[in-house]
Amino acid sequence: MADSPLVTAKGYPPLNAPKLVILFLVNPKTGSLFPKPAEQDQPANTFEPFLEVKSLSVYYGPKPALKDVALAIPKGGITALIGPSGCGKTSFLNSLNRITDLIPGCQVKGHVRFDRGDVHAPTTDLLTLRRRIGMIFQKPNPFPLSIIKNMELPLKEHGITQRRQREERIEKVLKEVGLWEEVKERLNAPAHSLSGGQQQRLCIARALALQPEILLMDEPCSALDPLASQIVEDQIVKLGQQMTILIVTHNLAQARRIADNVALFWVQEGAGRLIEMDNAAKIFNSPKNPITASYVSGARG
Ligand SMILES: Nc1ncnc2c1ncn2[C@@H]1O[C@H](COP(=O)(O)OP(=O)(O)OP(=O)(O)O)[C@@H](O)[C@H]1O
Repeated sequence: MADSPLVTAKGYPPLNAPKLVILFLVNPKTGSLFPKPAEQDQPANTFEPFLEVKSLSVYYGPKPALKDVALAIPKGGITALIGPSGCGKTSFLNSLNRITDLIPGCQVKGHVRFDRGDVHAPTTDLLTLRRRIGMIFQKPNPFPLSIIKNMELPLKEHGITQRRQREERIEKVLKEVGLWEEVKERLNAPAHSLSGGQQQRLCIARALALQPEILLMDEPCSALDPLASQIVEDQIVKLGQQMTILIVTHNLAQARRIADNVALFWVQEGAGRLIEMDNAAKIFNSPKNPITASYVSGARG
């Protein structure tokens, strides 16, 4: 099943498949897939983009670190950003909710369009933007406060004044990341007393409490041991069924397992560039670009 170009690495039809094709492809009772129809060869990115990037370049000085990126992200599902070290994956991710504003000397040119608004317009409200487009970093970064304060602070900052409403939301998202049973008796303990994997799930819960529409994840499993990494990966897959996730990963096996769509970045002429983006099965089984083919086969990178 996973070899069909109409099926993603997770066995779902790609997000860019037209709705009718999805309806006829999946038998709702068995979940099995019918033989692929002729629409398979339609170009990628024919969907209505949820997030659209045009002519995006990121500079840390006079020379661009990332140059002229154009891509469109569909609503829902997981898009993995892959490529060798230094090709601009993190810079790209950071530009989507303007974390780049916080990096001294960093300059972004081009357009990021989200929900009909221009993310980089001077009038964009950053608090709202970062609530709607949340971020999870490589290293878990809980505040040096209790578990409960980690969860409460952002909610208070975003105007959730009713204690009961906060408590309900906190319990719900801690359950969503599978942490509630592990922490419900010790909510006042320091967040740093949790294991690395638990801290990362706390950070995911903290972001989820603000009900983001997009979650940006920068190698969220790479600082975790294999068991914790597996637990977090399972959470990411579940979340990808409810929301839009962009995840940077160096782990190609992970990208194969979890991604609906994959974008490969590469340094060319001194700057990171987008080489190819498509549904995961196409990137891994029949990529168009020879750089992608050699990277996913392990021959380069
Ligand atoms: N704050 C910064 N100041 C100066 N240069 C930077 C800064 N951050 C990144 N760069 C440079 O920009 C380029 C792209 O870096 P970036 O971290 O975006 O790549 P990456 O693909 O995410 O790398 P990795 O996989 O190693 O995390 C690199 O050459 C890097 O050295």
